[in-house]
This record gives sequence, structure tokens and C-alpha cells, in this order.
Amino acid sequence: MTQDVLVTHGLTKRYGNHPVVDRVNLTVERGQIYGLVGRNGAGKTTLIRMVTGQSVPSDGELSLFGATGGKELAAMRARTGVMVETPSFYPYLTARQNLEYYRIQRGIPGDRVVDQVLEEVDLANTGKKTFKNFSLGMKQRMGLALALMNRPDLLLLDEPINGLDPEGIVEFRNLLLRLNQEHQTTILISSHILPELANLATCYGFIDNGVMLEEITAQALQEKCRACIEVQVDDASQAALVLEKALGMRDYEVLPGNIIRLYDCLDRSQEVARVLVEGGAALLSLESRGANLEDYFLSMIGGVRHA
Ligand SMILES: Nc1ncnc2c1ncn2[C@@H]1O[C@H](COP(=O)(O)OP(=O)(O)OP(=O)(O)O)[C@@H](O)[C@H]1O
Repeated sequence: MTQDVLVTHGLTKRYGNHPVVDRVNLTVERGQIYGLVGRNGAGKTTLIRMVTGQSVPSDGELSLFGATGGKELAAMRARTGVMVETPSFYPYLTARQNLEYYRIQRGIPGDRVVDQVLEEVDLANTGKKTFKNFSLGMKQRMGLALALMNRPDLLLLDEPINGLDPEGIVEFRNLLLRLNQEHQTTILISSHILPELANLATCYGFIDNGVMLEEITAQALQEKCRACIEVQVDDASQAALVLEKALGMRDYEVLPGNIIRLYDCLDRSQEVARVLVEGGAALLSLESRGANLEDYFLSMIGGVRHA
């Protein structure tokens, strides 16, 4: 059985002659939490809409649970749960009444399912409170509950934490982690704020102007964004020896261009400079680099975010 839940090859959506999703290759594997990151207008919603069938691709291929077209693909879409925009609920109905309405409308069997999903999104105890009195976090969790009603294997969530306060973000994040770990639900979640997805995504896809810039695992991204002191010298091998001997340094890497990244002496940059100079190295530059995912994203898209 394929481990790939969602694969796109050259997926493109054009409005007129303008591509808003431009030859995107993307792979979401079973069990992943895939963070789709891009500024407003980058093409995230359009991409998700093509997956859900709400928008027809202009070009390219899309495979969902191994199905690439026709009735097969339509059948596989039934295995997805979608939250693209805040769904409309009846303001004067309770959480249970609203979901029961949708359950009947969608023909989802089983009267236990509403209680189960309310439990899963921590809304089981909202009693007689009506939707109009819900906080934004509760409203977003109602949207998630609706997406979960058909017990999906793949959840597609478009900016679900947009506008939530820090506490709401943590709650929503924990909920998704639980769904992923306890029900093995694969999740694709989009956001224009990368740190919102930190501690959640296991893989990232960075999209800008409709183009997929990079797909990278969370682990590889953490490595790239790890805090370090970066020095550039005239001879990296000789300088590394000096640092090993004088400072007992072990956790470092040598990059092309005689650059050394030091990970285990973050608060000793003056000492590093002194030891290198005393050891006869020509120190061309020394810089402390912070662990900041947002900076990484901004450097990749080449500018200041204008969300
Ligand atoms: N029906 C449409 N006709 C013409 N252009 C469209 C249409 N739908 C979207 N676009 C354009 O496509 C681009 C991508 O929009 P999309 O909504 O996919 O971006 P996004 O990354 O989801 O951003 P946001 O978070 O702001 O929704 C935007 O420039 C948008 O104006």
C-alpha cells in the first residue's frame, strides 16, 4: 500500500494567462503533518481547492491515496476532511444541534459521531451555549469538528489558526497533534506565519507566487535554523583544530568557503575570536546566528513579509 497520501506533479492553476499555482510538485506521506507555508496570496487556498475538487487544475497531475482521476479520485475525496474557510453555523443553535444538522444533511450515519467529534475537539461540555456566544477558538474548533464528521484519513486545513490568540493557537495545535497521534490522521495545514506551525509540522512546503520553493522535513529545517556561531577563516581545517584543542569544541560543522558553524559555545564568541587569532588563523568574519524559522522563510522568499 502506498505511503503517499497526496502527490502533485506540475499542478497548475491559471486565471487568464496568470498562473496562481505554478507547476507545483508536492508529496504528503501517511502520518505526516504537512505545513504549507506562504504569504497571503501565495496560492495556498487555490492549491487546497484543487485537492478538494472545488477548483479544476489548468494543468498537471494530482493523486489522492493513489487515485489520479475520474470516479476513483472522487471516491478518495470522500476520505478527506476539509476546513477551507470558517464554515457557517447557525448562531442560535448549540454545538451539538449545529453538528447534528450537518450530519443529517450529509447523510452521515450513526448518532454517536456528533458526540465523538465534540469530545475530540474539546467542545463536549458547551451545553446550551449557542454558537453566537462562542470564542473564535471555539468557532475554529467547531469547523474542525465538522471536518472530522466523516472520520477522514486526510485533513486539509486552510489557515485554521488565523486570528487566534496565543492560547487558542496552543489549544488548536494540541488538538491536531492528538488527532495525528491517536487516530493516525494525516494533516495538511496552511499558514502565512511559519512559527505558528512550529512544534506541529513534521514537514514543510514553502510556496511563494504560486511556486513551491522547497519541501523540507521539520528535522532538517531545525538543523538549518539551529543557533550557532558562524566564523569564516582563511583555512577551516586548521582553525577547527585550533578550536578543538583550545576550547574542547566538538559540535561543529565545516561548510564550503572556509565557514565553520559552532554549536556548543554559543555564549563564548569573544573567546572563539581570541583563540583563533592567537592560533594564527585569519578571522574574516564572526556572527551569532539565532534559531528563527521566520527569518529562514523570509530569507528564502527574499524580502520583508508584506502580509
Ligand atoms: N477566482 C479567482 N480569479 C482570479 N484570481 C484569483 C481567483 N482566486 C484566487 N485568485 C488569485 O490567486 C492568487 C492566490 O490566491 P490564494 O487565495 O490561493 O492565496 P493564499 O496563499 O491562500 O492567500 P490567502 O491566505 O490570502 O488566501 C491571489 O493573487 C488571488 O488574488
